[in-house]
Amino acid sequence: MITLRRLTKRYGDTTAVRDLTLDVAPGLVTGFLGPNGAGKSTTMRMILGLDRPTGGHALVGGRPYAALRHPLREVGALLDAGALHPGRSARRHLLAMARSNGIAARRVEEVLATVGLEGVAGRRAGSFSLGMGQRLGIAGALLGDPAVLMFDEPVNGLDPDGVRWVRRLMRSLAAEGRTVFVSSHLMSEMQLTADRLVVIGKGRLIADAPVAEVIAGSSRNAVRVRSPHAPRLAERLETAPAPGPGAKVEVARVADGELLVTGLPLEEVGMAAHAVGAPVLELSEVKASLEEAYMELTGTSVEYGASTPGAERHP
Ligand SMILES: Nc1ncnc2c1ncn2[C@@H]1O[C@H](COP(=O)(O)OP(=O)(O)OP(=O)(O)O)[C@@H](O)[C@H]1O
Repeated sequence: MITLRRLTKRYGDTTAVRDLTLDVAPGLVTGFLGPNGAGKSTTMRMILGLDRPTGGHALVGGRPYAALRHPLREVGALLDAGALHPGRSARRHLLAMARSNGIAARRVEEVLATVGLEGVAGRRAGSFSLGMGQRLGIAGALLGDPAVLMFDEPVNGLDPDGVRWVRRLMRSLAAEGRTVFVSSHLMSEMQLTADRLVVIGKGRLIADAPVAEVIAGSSRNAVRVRSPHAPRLAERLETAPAPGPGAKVEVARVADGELLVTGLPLEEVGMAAHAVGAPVLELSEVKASLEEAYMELTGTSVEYGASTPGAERHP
């Protein structure tokens, strides 16, 4: 379990993390999302005791990182895969980490095998490709067999096979009951890997919910209906009572005979078609992607946004 309470970090005038309160639970993969500069790395660094909070606190298994006797046995992390001695072999790098944390040397061979680096363990880490460096970083995180794991952009630089491997590894670590907290900018990957999401923007908490709930909150969820009597059906739907307070029914005529309805469940669209005697040729749900839901959530929190060329001409 990772516990954050009113966690805050200021660098001069910049508030990198602001009043963050949340729990990252065991047995789940929790994705940590947010635009560039949102404060993800700063949060992870504070959890690991690498940055001192300006306010609030971060606990791992109920204790601050500094109070952990054998930190690597309680929390493993991949923050910056490039942060290792380039002249050392992968094996010697891991052996040095093991020795300083009271971890048996045979564990090094186990994690080398887990990440698929046994064959190159004697090579200088400095000669590793980006993907091999990521695997070595992950091996270091797993070394102490910790209950809590944190990965900052673990699939960065990995080929599709490597990305799948990381996804399966995260899932299996969570299935073993560990706490897995992973940051990423790859929404499609997070949709496949994570159970829950924590989304921050400009240092503030924007969402802390199961992936399905985050996606369900998107206005891009809709019902597609095709009917030769689409105009009649559209009229009926537009005058339908909204399903709840604050909800709004919107009907878009996307093609001849095809409507996209937001704000009403599929069953009610079907019943409306029946009520006006409109034959239904298609009735289906259009699900938002996590990327769409994420873009809506973080739209106003993007710190380093670029304008889209031609956006004014083609709104
Ligand atoms: N050591 C530092 N000194 C001053 N400002 C810092 C420092 N570290 C981070 N910041 C600032 O804090 C904010 C949050 O940065 P952080 O690296 O935590 O964001 P992030 O969400 O990890 O971004 P990215 O997705 O780009 O990695 C940014 O505005 C950044 O410029």
